[in-house]
Amino acid sequence: MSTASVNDSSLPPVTKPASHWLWVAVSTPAHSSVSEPLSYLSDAPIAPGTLVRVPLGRREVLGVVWDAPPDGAVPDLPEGVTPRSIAGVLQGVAPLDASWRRLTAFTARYYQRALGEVALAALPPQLRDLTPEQMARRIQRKTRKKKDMAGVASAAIHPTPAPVALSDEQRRATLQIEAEDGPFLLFGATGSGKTEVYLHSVQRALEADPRAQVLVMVPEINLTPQLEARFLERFAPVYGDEAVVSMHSGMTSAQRLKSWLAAHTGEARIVLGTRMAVFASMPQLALIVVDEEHDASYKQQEGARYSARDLAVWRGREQQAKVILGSATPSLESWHASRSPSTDDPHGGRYLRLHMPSRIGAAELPRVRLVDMGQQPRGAVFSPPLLQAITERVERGEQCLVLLNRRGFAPVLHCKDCGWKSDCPHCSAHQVFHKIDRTLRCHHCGFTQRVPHACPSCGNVDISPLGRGTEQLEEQLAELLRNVITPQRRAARVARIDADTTKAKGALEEQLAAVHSGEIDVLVGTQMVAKGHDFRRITLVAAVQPDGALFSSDFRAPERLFALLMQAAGRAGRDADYIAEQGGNPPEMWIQTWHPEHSLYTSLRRHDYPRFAAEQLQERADAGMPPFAYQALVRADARTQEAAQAFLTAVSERAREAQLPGLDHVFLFPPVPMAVQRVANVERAQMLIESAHRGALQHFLAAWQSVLHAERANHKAVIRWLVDVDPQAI
Ligand SMILES: Nc1ncnc2c1ncn2[C@@H]1O[C@H](COP(=O)(O)OP(=O)(O)OP(=O)(O)O)[C@@H](O)[C@H]1O
Ligand SMILES: [Zn+2]
Repeated sequence: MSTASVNDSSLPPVTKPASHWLWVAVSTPAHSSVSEPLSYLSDAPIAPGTLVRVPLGRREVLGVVWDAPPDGAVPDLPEGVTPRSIAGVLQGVAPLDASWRRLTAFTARYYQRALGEVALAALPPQLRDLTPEQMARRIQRKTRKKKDMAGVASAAIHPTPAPVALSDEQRRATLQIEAEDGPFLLFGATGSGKTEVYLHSVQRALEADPRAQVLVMVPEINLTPQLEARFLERFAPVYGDEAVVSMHSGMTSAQRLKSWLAAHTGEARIVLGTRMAVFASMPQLALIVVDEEHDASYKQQEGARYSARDLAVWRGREQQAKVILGSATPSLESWHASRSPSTDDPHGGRYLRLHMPSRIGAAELPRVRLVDMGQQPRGAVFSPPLLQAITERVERGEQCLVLLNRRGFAPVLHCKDCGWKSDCPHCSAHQVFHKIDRTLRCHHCGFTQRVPHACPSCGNVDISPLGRGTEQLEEQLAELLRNVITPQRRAARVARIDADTTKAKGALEEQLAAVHSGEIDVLVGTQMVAKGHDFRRITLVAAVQPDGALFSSDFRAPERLFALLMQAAGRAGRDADYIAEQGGNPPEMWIQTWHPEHSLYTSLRRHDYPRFAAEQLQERADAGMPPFAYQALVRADARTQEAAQAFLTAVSERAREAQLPGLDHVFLFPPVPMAVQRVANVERAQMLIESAHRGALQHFLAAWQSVLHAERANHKAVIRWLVDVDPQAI
């Protein structure tokens, strides 16, 4: 029996023949059909959850010892396969507990991925790369530092902040959270002080049990520093700086490992993070908060395509932790799940809805003004009344936010003579014109070229931009406001925040600081600036071209548009005292539209999310769409569209031939090209699978996995396939 090479001299030499079977989750290469833990031998029994190094092919990799299968202790190895021994144990790291193993196992099962892949991806990358000695040194250093710090009372460093007096609505919400089990949907207007409710509930959870841990999730990395500051201010004086850690992909591997270990050992009482944090090992988890729960960023878009929000609810139930989902514009799924009981629906939803309709202080929600673009001068980007309103605000020293969800200067360049357009040679998409460095860039594959001097097709030198993006908007607005003077007797300043201006580390923080300090008068930006930020001096928000999403083929587009506009409106007029100082001009949200009569805008004008949601849910119920049905997508990528579709057709035929379980309750749509059909020279097709029953869909998908793997061998032109359960974009 061969023992794989162990490069850790601190491990005891193997003297007795290894005699205990272990099931170890390891990350097998993508698309191998191995989805269960692999079996290894060990000379001693090892507890499930223990981190081990094991040989895999010619490599040695990290693995997690898994629970033995119920059906016996001796694996059924294929003929000719010699069992191998584990290489070593990662000393000093306590085993991952059963609830963490159940969470990752559920994720793998539900999202149709291999267990090892999910389990290993849920661990900090450094854990995979460090040798056992390096790991031991890390842990030693940490414990030494902790001892040195032991005598220092953190309260001496941080003064205890004065307690905040909760508003009536906040108090009512916090009392209900204490009294009931949840899960809770905290439906609170923008600026209603949801964060304070989270802070209060966190405090209660930590006080109730000296070991309790809480997990707080936000959708975007750029919202974590803000949140971290508030949590540190509140909790560091009581529990010390080390009690609050962050977890997101913007951190270095070393930082991530440090946070992960702190959560795993229980030293961290509060973990703040993005979607990945849902997998943090937190043995004493008592509360999970998901802020802006409607946000699409909670859905992972590669590997296991999990929804961190849905997993948070699952995890909360499993680990008996309370769960608070918070939003001013909940996802329709969560809204529906929190409906109250009625005569034909005596049980109602499984979440408890908590309502906070008022803003903090005397602050009011902005007035929504719809500008009918059909009545405005032709070709105007900014309608005269909007421009006038922005000018007046700036002249009074107030700030404005202009929203356009498209970056670059223009979405496409074109030639009026021959009709040439700046198409990406590798994708079925236009290359976007970026004036700042005179490039054409594909936002799908990244392909970048210099702007041609003349039309590549007919030689005409007069090629021009078509449509507009944030870069052009910023330029035009600066031009339009060039003679506007602020109360500080300086010219108005226009700045832009989008993915292009914030690539450098720290750039976003710097730009936001300039807005907060009042250096910027008008901020042009994408959805990046529309949510979460607590701007104090913005009194006008304008959406200049929001109509596109009204007619999208994606049934979730109106939901996303409504949320985006309502969140953007939520950035205006958050500080009642400031508005009063300025003379009491009410804050405003301007919408330039060609469809002012559209029902979505009617709801928006009334800040009436429930009306909007009721309409959308009625449409979805009539059409049998989520949340009244459950969906999955199978996508195939191939060299040609025919090959991609042929694979999808074949796998649905195989499913029918095999009469797979669940098939009776599942509808398989025919394959279609994806909305952006070709990216980086790869053709993409997808197929929708729908069922009225989540269980039937799950059964079917589980049985289908082996069919997909097997059929793949017959389709050499297929590059990859993947399954997306509960897809967010269709
Ligand atoms: N009870 C309170 N007393 C005084 N100020 C408060 C109170 N609660 C919250 N605030 C302040 O009100 C402002 C808005 O609160 P917060 O940012 O939590 O709103 P929100 O509900 O999260 O809004 P959004 O959904 O727009 O992010 C913040 O500046 C916060 O400090
Ligand atoms: Zn491209």
